[in-house]
Amino acid sequence: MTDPVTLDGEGTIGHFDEKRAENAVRELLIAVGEDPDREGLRETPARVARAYKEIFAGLWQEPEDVLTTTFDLGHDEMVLVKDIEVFSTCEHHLVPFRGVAHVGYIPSDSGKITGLSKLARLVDVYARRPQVQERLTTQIADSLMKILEPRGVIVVIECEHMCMSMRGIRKPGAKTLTSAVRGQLRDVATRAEAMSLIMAN
Ligand SMILES: Nc1nc2c(ncn2[C@@H]2O[C@H](COP(=O)(O)OP(=O)(O)OP(=O)(O)O)[C@@H](O)[C@H]2O)c(=O)[nH]1
Ligand SMILES: [Zn+2]
Repeated sequence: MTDPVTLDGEGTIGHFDEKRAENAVRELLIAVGEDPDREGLRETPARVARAYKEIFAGLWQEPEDVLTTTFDLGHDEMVLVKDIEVFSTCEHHLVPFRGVAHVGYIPSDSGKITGLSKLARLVDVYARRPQVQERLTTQIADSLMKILEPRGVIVVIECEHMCMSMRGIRKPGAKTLTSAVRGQLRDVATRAEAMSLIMAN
């Protein structure tokens, strides 16, 4: 049986098999040589299942669920929200990557814009899925293009990947930067303006 997932009272969406996740975590604990029945671990499979339900909640959301509020303000200059905290999960190792996203767009001729918080919510929709940073970046850009029909979009993401810090190559502090630019933001001057805003303190 699966439970419906409800996210902060904001729409809905889909199913997460908590029991199956719990069983899998129990198996994993046995596989690594632990005793899942010892005192400290007894509640862990259920706890981890609940944590994954939250961490992967974006699998059950679509961008349209969060880009709900749009206004026609007639504002046709660039809007940029920078330093949006990102917590995501690397789909190769299922460990976190974290950092910041900068999301900007130039509204459509009619000036169709969205609430600023909705840009951060959009980042979360895609970050709360098993991800690679490149896909996270392009999904945010493409969904904004589709829904707001802006003249241009820029998304820049800077993250540290725990799979490179705590294991494997073990290079803590290395940052990965990815960008996606669409429409008018591909123009050299416009892109340079956006980048200078992103880089400014
Ligand atoms: N392009 C890209 N690569 C990623 C991302 N997250 C993790 N990786 C890389 O995915 C690759 C997986 O490589 P594999 O050789 O299959 O796995 P591995 O043996 O665990 O690799 P190492 O991490 O080098 O030990 C690694 O090079 C990771 O650094 C991401 O968001 N984007
Ligand atoms: Zn990884």
